[in-house]
Amino acid sequence: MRHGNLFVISGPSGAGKGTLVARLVREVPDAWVSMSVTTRAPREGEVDGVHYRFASSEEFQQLVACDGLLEWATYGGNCYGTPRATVEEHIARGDQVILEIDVQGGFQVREKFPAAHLVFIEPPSLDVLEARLRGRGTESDEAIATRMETARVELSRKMEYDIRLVNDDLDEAVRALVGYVNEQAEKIRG
Ligand SMILES: Nc1ncnc2c1ncn2[C@@H]1O[C@H](COP(=O)(O)OP(=O)(O)OP(=O)(O)O)[C@@H](O)[C@H]1O
Ligand SMILES: Nc1nc2c(ncn2[C@@H]2O[C@H](COP(=O)(O)O)[C@@H](O)[C@H]2O)c(=O)[nH]1
Repeated sequence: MRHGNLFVISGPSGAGKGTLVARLVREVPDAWVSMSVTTRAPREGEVDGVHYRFASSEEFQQLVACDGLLEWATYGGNCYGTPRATVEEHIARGDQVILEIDVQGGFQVREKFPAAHLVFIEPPSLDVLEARLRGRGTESDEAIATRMETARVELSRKMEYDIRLVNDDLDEAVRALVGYVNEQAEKIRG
């Protein structure tokens, strides 16, 4: 059986994980990005089955109860989780499986898959992070304040990750992330 790699892409909300992962999948043909389940309400423009699988709290709890999630966490008062079955299928198929998840989830994945590669995406500074969150325009002032508090906690764990990438110049950060993923993929192929 072929075996792929599992990559966890974590870091504070607004650091640019989604932006980087969207660029990564254009450059790494066997990259596959897991779709998370969340109880968060969709933002304007977000589509169920495209950006997230949006679920009720009851549906989410059923997934937890039947061990359907590889990891899950509560973030900003909502639950987020990674469906287990599709991730396992894509690893077995030999894909480079990408999870874009928070830091709590990242460490749960490491417990279950010690071979997972943990990548921490860092903003150039807290001021830049806040400006990006404000610029994105998806969160209320109160939610931004909560996300900034969480960011401080998440940043305090960055040294526990396998690699840290500062997302300042976007093209440079994409190059570093694509380079890391390709390097790990080569190791398993070789
Ligand atoms: N290198 C960069 N330079 C300037 N702006 C950036 C850069 N990377 C991302 N951004 C912008 O910052 C904002 C946050 O990026 P993004 O949504 O990708 O963050 P995220 O880490 O995925 O957040 P979340 O965890 O909330 O999903 C977006 O408006 C994005 O366009
Ligand atoms: N532990 C998990 N965290 C996840 C998952 N999917 C997304 N996330 C993280 O949640 C926060 C907030 O996301 P947002 O879409 O509301 O901005 C962010 O850090 C995401 O990376 C998941 O399946 N598990």
